[in-house]
Amino acid sequence: MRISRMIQAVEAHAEGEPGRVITGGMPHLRGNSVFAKMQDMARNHDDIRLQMLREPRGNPGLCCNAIVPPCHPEADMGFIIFEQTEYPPMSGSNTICVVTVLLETGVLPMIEPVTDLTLEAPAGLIKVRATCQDGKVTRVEFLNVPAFAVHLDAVVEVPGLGSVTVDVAWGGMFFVLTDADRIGVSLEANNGSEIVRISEAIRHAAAEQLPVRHPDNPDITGPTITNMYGAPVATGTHGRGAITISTGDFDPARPQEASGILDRSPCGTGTCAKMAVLHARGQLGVGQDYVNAGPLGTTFTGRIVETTNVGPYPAIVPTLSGQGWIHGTANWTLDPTDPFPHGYTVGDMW
Ligand SMILES: O=C(O)[C@H]1NCC[C@@H]1O
Repeated sequence: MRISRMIQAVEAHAEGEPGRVITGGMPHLRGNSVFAKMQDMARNHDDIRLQMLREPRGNPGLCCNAIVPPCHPEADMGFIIFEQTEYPPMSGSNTICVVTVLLETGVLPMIEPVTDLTLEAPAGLIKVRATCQDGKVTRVEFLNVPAFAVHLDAVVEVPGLGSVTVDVAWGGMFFVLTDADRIGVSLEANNGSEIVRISEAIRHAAAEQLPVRHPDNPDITGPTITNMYGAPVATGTHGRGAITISTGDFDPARPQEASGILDRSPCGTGTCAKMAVLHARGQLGVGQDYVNAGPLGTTFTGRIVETTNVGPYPAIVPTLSGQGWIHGTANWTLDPTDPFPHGYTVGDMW
């Protein structure tokens, strides 16, 4: 065996959404914030993201995280999130996977029954409270970055669909939100390929017609991801959503070939974006729980802790909670003669 790179990873999922966590083998990243380190990664080490997420080491449904030294003096650890087409500034399922791995593998000390820690995500500091029992993290609750709506009931023209009413909101990523009932799409998991195809067409139209930029960080633009939501179906839940994560470029000439995949979890940042929209419409108040279900029927619970402002936008400060589970460990290697150092994608599943 010949090895030109070896990466140690712990495989985990949060309420069904896989989030590989790299615990060793990363190069030194330059920058005086985790956001700057993420930019260094994107510019100079993107081959690692591609190796981890594409075949033969990855698959379209996979997210990945790299544990990195934090820069902020209050942070216990930093992490960079990799997804198939972007480096999200923040992610709920990935935060839960990272916390579960850090505490259950002893990278950071676990204190039972409650461990408090602070992570530095690219989007900023994230305060975390993990409930722990018998060496297991049984719940991760974190205080997300402020979430806000940028557009409410905006209309975009989508080829093949016509005029579609959408909201655009930030919950740690910039989402386009659409009401599934309003456009006649079933949110059942077995309708995933239709949800993905329509969501990608809407995302592409919104990115062109409603481009957005974060007021505090002009390098964060969007929208990059979609949240098709619907009325709750399970007792004890307040809503459900199907989040489509892009897995490739969208070609408007071939919308039927749109490639994306449903978030297997209810999506933490998507839940927070939805809560910001509900709050902006006067439909969700401070202190109220919002239990959101995903395609597997698993849930994340959000709650608005307080309100604030981000640039010109009224915003909410939400908490989000859910659980993660470790399901493997791996040493991923690269042979110097491997013809696919960036992995590969094939159109049958990408
Ligand atoms: O929970 C979340 O926020 C996310 N899950 C995968 C896509 C998003 O980053």
